Amino acid sequence: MAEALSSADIGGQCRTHSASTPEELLSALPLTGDAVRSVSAGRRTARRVLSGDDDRLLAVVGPCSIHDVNAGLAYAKSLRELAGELAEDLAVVMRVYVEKPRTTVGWTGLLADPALDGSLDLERGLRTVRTLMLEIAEVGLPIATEWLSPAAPAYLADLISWGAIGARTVESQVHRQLASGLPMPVGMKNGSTGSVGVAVDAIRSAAAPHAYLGHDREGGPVTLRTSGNPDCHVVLRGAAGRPNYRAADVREAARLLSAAALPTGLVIDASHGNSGKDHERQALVAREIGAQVASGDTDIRGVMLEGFLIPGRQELGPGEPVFGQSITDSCMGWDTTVEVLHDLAAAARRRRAVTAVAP
Ligand SMILES: O=C[C@H](O)[C@H](O)COP(=O)(O)O
Ligand SMILES: C=C(OP(=O)(O)O)C(=O)O
Repeated sequence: MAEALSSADIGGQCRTHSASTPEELLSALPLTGDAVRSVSAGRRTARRVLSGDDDRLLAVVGPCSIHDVNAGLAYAKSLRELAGELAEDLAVVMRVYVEKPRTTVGWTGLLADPALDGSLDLERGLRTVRTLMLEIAEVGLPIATEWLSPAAPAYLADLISWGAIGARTVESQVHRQLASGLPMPVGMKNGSTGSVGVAVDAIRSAAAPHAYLGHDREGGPVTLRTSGNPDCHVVLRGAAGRPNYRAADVREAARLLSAAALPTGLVIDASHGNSGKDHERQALVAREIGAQVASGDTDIRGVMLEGFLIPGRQELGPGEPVFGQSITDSCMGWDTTVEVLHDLAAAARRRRAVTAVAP
C-alpha cells in the first residue's frame, strides 16, 4: 500500500488515505484471456473505423456515469446483444464512465466515491471499478472512459479500448501528456465554451512524445516518457446554447483539422452541449447526425450517446434510487437507445451504398 497524497507537501491542508499500488491491484484482479481479446479487438476496430479503413460508425454509448455496478452490468449485457445484431454497420463501445469532471462541485464518480456519500473510499472504488470493467470486457464489450485523474490509467488502461479527454480538461497540458502515452484512441472534446481549436491543439500535443513526473507500477516517483499517440481525434460536443453537430460545423472542424495537417475524421457527441443535456433532444440530434451520414458524409466516423435503462435522471435522496437511471446527466432510456442505434446502423449502410465506387 502506498500513501496516495502527502499532507506535508501542501502545507497540511489535506488528509491522506492509503490505496493499493497499480501493481497490487493488477495482481489481485488480473486481465483474463477473454478480457484481453475484447480490449485488443475493441482498440483495433476503433482505430480502423476512426481512420476510415472500416466504413462502419463507432457508437460510444452508455450511461453518463456508473453509480450502481448491478445496473451497469445489466446494461452491458443488453448492449452486448444489441451490438452483435448491429455489428455489420456499427462498432459499439460502452461508456463506462467512473470519473466525473464537475463544472463546480458534485459527486465525482464511482472510482473516487463508490459509496456516493462523500466518504471517498478510493481503495474500494479502485476494486469496484476494476472488477466491473473486467466483467464487461469478459462479456465481449469494448469499454470507453474519460481520463480525468492522471493516476487512474495505471490501474485501468489495460481494460479500455477508447478514451476521452473532456471539455473541461482538453486544454490541460497534464491531460494532453497523459493521452500521448495511452495505448488506445483518444477523443479530444471541444472546449466547454465551444472552441474546436483547443481540441485540434490537444491532438497535436498528444501526438508528440512527452516526459513528465509520474509513478511506476509500485507507486514510486519516476519520469514517464511517452512516444506520442497517433490515434487522437476531435469529438464535437457543442457548448451551452451553441450546438456543433450540423453539416456546417463538421465542415468547419474538418477545415481546422486540415489546416493543422491532421486527418478530418471525427466523432460527434449527441449529448452535452449538443442536446442541452435534454435526453429527448439527444435522440433528435442523433437522428440529424444519422441523416448527414446517410447522405454520404465520410468525416463523421463515430457518434457518442448517453443512454441508460430508464430515461432521464434522478436526484439521490433518502429512499431507494431508481434502478438503471442516471444520477448525473439525463440519459435516453433503453427503448429509445435501441431505436437510435438501429437508425444509425441504417445510416451507415446507406452511406456505404452512396459512396460505393461504380465498377
Ligand atoms: O457528463 C456529465 C456532466 O456534464 C459533467 O460531469 C458536468 O456536470 P456538472 O455541470 O453537473 O458539474
Ligand atoms: C463529461 C462529459 O463530457 P464533456 O467533457 O463533453 O462535458 C462526459 O462525456 O461524460
